[in-house]
Amino acid sequence: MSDIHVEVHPDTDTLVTRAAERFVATVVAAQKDRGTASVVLTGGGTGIGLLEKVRENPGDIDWRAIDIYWGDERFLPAGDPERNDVQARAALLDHVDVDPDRVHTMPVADGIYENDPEAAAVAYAQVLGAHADGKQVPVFDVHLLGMGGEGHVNSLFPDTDAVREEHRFVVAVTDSPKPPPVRVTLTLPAVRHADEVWLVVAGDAKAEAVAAAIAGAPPVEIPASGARGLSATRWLLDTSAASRLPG
Ligand SMILES: O=C1O[C@H](COP(=O)(O)O)[C@@H](O)[C@H](O)[C@H]1O
Repeated sequence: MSDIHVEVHPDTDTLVTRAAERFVATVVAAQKDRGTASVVLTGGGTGIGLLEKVRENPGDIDWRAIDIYWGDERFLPAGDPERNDVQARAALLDHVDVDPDRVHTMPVADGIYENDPEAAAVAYAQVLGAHADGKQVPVFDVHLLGMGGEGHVNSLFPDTDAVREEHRFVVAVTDSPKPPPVRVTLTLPAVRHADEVWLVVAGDAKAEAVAAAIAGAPPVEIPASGARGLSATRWLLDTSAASRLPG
């Protein structure tokens, strides 16, 4: 399994600024090497904050040469302000020249999968497979993750079927403890297809789960613990989120 790297920043603004700089550098390097990049976005405070910082300083990213996926989505109607894709568009994607065919949003609740999150999850798994060079999931350059205070990542909450999933790459969640209850999420096996996984986490409320995850808690108890990249797993923290780490 890849090494775990921990980076601690003095405050949340510095954290998302540095994470955004790393994101830009990683995407640019992938585009230089292979002519293309592939990233998975996340919702939540730090996930969207990072995108706002990328908008301010996009560096040399070629926006026409990047595939954009989501790690999870709140299964709500198109345009709902609580959807992660709506927030990502407002923060960044509406302001840069992305190729719309390469922005792979998760299905909406008022479209062809109306009231059927399971079918939506199957459809998104097919989207992943269609861009995976004969495999089932692309090798993402970076999978961004936020983390909830109880250790959830994407919509993988502790002690749920979704976090226990070992075979499927995308599943529906119909009883999320954090509203809204119905969601679609990449599973831990899908997250582990990323070259690098970054957990961008801020605040005291997350400190205990950060320490438990880095110490190797069982993923069923602390889902973040199971989020590992192929080459690297990076915990990008502010001092509050890092406050329970030993030493
Ligand atoms: O519900 C969600 O929560 C997590 C963490 O959000 P945060 O605001 O506590 O950082 C987020 O990463 C996930 O995408 C989202 O759907």
